Amino acid sequence: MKKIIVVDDSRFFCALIEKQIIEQTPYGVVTCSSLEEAKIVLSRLDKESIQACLTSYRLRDATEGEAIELFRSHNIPTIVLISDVTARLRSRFWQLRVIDYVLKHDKYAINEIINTLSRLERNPNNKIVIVEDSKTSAKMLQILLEVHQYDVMHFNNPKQALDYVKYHQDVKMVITDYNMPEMDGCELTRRLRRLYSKQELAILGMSGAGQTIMSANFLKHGADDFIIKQSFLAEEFYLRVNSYLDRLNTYQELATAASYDYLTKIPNRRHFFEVVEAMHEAAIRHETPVTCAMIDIDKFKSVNDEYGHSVGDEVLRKVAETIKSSTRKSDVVARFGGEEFCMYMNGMSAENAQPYFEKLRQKISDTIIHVEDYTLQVTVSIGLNSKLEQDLNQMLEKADKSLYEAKETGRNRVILNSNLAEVSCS
Ligand SMILES: Nc1nc2c(ncn2[C@@H]2O[C@H](COP(=O)(O)OP(=O)(O)OP(=O)(O)O)[C@@H](O)[C@H]2O)c(=O)[nH]1
Repeated sequence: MKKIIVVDDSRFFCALIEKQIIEQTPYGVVTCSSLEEAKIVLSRLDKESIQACLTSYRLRDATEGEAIELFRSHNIPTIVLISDVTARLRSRFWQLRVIDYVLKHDKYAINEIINTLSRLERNPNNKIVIVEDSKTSAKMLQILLEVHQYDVMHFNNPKQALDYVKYHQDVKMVITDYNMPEMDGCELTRRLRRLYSKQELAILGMSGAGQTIMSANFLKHGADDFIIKQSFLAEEFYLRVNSYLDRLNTYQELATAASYDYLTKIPNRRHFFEVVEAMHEAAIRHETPVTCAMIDIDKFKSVNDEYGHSVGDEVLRKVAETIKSSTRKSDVVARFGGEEFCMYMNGMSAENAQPYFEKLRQKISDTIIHVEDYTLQVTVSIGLNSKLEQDLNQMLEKADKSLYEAKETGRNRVILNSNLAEVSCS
């Protein structure tokens, strides 16, 4: 587990922040009350295991921010705690390339610290592309962004940048200069906006001082914001970049919540239809074999009644995991509600469906589920339809009828409706 080092001479503050970090982040905490103690801790810890450091500017044995210098000299991401900040201190912090400073007595200080630590955890997955033909300016931006652990790519050619963004879904932001060879920054912005909405990609335009019209030009072409190269403050830059990426992450979390089942983390019914309708149309056009499957856990009510709802939830997660682990990328699996799952198997014929689902049924019934102090096993009934039909809903309804038959004829079995033949009995 990665650690956060907290350095403050108030034991009370250290205990308070340690509790919050442990409760709200995946990190462990090491606390120190002085610079001397911090030096000892640093000499003992593997540097790779340190995620970040949170240090007071003033400590009993280090009144001029020496602890910040110590951590930065080891290249450890550092957040500074301070009672009051002056312009001189601000500029020193950014020269030392700290992540941020937090006003200690602000009532939102702890929230701010937790948000900054969460961002640090997320930022390596947030790729930022810099498009800039000046090496010095690109290098400066890259250093600023890498302090916050962003994954940064630099291009001096806008066409190459455009191609890169097209094929890398993890790019969350493009920061582009205006004057560049082959294509200017506004044109690049326009082309990117044709491909990605503001919920998918943030774009910051950039140009030299004295080009007052440029800000409006970039915004008009679809940029979210604009910065003047030589004169922006590091603090302002971070606030802008972080706020756009926070917004993007929130959109993405909402989109995931709307499409995925919160309990099992597999797609929900709505997402199933969004994806499968287009697949089904293509299957009809090309006469590709398709199998639809409805899977239902047997006597699941008795699991809840006997062991409790939280055990029932764990059983649902485990069954979903087993189903998911047996699928290919081209298969779609979803939780249809309650203890029922649905699968759309593109390219699977009736002959292949029978052994595949028989194996899955067996795998689920063989899985031993350990939850709380219990050990239990469940079985599933599976209804299949492999007759390609124009109407997707009709295909699913027939699979549901097969499921009904599987339940009626004893459960823990697979029924294929094309010939209503039972292929497996427990
Ligand atoms: N723990 C838990 N239970 C759920 C969830 N959704 C639905 N259930 C329960 O699933 C049970 C389904 O019960 P029934 O429809 O009677 O079916 P069954 O007991 O599985 O019996 P058969 O399907 O006939 O084999 C109900 O008790 C629901 O409360 C959930 O998200 N978590």
